[in-house]
Amino acid sequence: MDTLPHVITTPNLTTTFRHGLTTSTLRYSNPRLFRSFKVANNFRVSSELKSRNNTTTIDYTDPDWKMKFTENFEKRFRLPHVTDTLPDSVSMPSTFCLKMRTPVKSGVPGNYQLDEEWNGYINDNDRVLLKTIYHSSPTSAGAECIDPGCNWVEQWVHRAGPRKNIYFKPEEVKAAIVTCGGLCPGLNDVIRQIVITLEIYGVKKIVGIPFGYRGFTNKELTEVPLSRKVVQNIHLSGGSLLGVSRGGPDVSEIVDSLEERGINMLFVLGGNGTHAGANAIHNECCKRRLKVSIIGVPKTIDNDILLMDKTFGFDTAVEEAQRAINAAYIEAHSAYHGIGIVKLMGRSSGFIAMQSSLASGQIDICLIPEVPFNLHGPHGVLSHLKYLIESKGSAVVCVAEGAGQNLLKKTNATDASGNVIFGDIGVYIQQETKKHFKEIGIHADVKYIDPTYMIRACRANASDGILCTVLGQNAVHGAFAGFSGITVGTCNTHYAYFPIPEVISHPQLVDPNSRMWHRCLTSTGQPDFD
Ligand SMILES: Nc1ncnc2c1ncn2[C@@H]1O[C@H](COP(=O)(O)OP(=O)(O)O)[C@@H](O)[C@H]1O
Ligand SMILES: O=P(O)(O)OC[C@H]1O[C@](O)(COP(=O)(O)O)[C@@H](O)[C@@H]1O
Ligand SMILES: [Mg+2]
Repeated sequence: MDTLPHVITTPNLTTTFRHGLTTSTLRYSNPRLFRSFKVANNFRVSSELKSRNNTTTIDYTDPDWKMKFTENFEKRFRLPHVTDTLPDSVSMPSTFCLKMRTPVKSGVPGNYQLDEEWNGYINDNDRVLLKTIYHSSPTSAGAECIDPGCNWVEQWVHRAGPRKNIYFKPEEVKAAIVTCGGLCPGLNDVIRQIVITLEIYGVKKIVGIPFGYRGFTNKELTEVPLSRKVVQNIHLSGGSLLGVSRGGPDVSEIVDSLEERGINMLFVLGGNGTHAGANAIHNECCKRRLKVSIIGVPKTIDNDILLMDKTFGFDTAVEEAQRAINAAYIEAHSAYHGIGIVKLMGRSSGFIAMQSSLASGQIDICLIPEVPFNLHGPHGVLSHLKYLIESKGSAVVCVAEGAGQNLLKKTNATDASGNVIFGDIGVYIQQETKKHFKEIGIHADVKYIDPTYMIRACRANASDGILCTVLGQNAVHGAFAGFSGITVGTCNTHYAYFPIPEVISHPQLVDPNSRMWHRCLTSTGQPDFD
């Protein structure tokens, strides 16, 4: 490989990272999704490999291991299709036209004229490259290696978008949309775009299932008829037009309800729990040999879904968090020995805390679930706070909700979906900080801000608005293409379809050995608290 010009050529240059962890345990806070595994610092085995329990099956001394890995990868990332269980399903030319004319009859959707000449569809063999960095060594920052030599192996996933042939006749489609889990900026934008795109294909029966999976079985809740007219302006406000909920009925009850209602396309907007549900619904539909397409759209401000550049709502959350951080900074800066503490979301993953800290440039200490820390002791957070107060007069701490849970008493309580309810690390740090400064006889004015629900409830910003729009459109294209049990996301700025199990086998986490975390540490100037 050619080298870049350099003022000095230094052979054998080695760098030691202060912040690298030797091992870390990754886990879901929801026992229903629980998977735990170790990641070694020196040789980070690709998480996809781990999640499929096949690390032990690859013999790297086999000269054909790369070919075998690739074959296995292709099998894993193959998209489930309605023809898998119903091989007699026939396709027809798409009714989604890339070059449209004004509908012949005004106000009637589905009367778009096809232009046979135009060829702008996605070929089923189109692929997107999953990893774009060639790591020359397992010790390179953030290296995700497949084998101990960190060899380059291409990993391709399926490109999202409209196909030339479709497996559902629009006039026979009854499509439903459901939003589950917690709120997230952009839910309405995705609902809107799904409805608009369905109408362009010519679908007339579109409904919303109210309040998450519960809406399927709760007799008091009725389907919400959806059309372009209904959804036209819903993206202008946050929340979900359809409502959300946690918990709910069994998968078999949901599939019974799909059958009763005649729903053959289901768009499921939610996080890891919702996707686990969507995949189970897909499997049950296959078992019953139903021609139903189940398509997920990942929704989580925590950004904890695997393999994707980011999930919708995340950018907006980071942007909105700036207001809380700035308030904490102003309060701390204006007080005598002021200390501001901001708690941001992030059950298992510290992406919001990390990116918000980086964006603000006002954070002195960023604490995330992936990086253990001590509060007390000579290298603890409190001792660094004392140093900051003495050296610069004020300090601001940003802590992710899932950080430092080992320091708190476990309650074993769970929410309706089975997610572990965490202790409040923000309040704990506030109390311990007050206590500590009192004990050492130094004045400290401690202010605590928890903006959680203000961040979640706002409407999507412009970049999330675009992301939601493209995800919503691609979800519909995926359903018409006949796929089921898949989800859609961005991958190196391109849009791709993934089989659901591949993106939820464990939560996506901040890699403490990644350049991004190191950049955050460079920006805050914080030391190790371990
Ligand atoms: N393993 C699972 N299998 C089936 N359904 C699940 C599973 N985990 C969660 N769900 C359902 O998915 C919905 C949303 O899950 P939750 O964890 O609250 O939010 P999120 O999808 O944002 O992670 C709930 O209705 C819950 O009952
Ligand atoms: O108060 P709620 O609704 O249980 O939500 C709290 C949770 O929602 C989140 O913001 C997002 O979680 P989900 O993706 O599971 O909806 C978490 O960061 C947080 O723990
Ligand atoms: Mg979740």
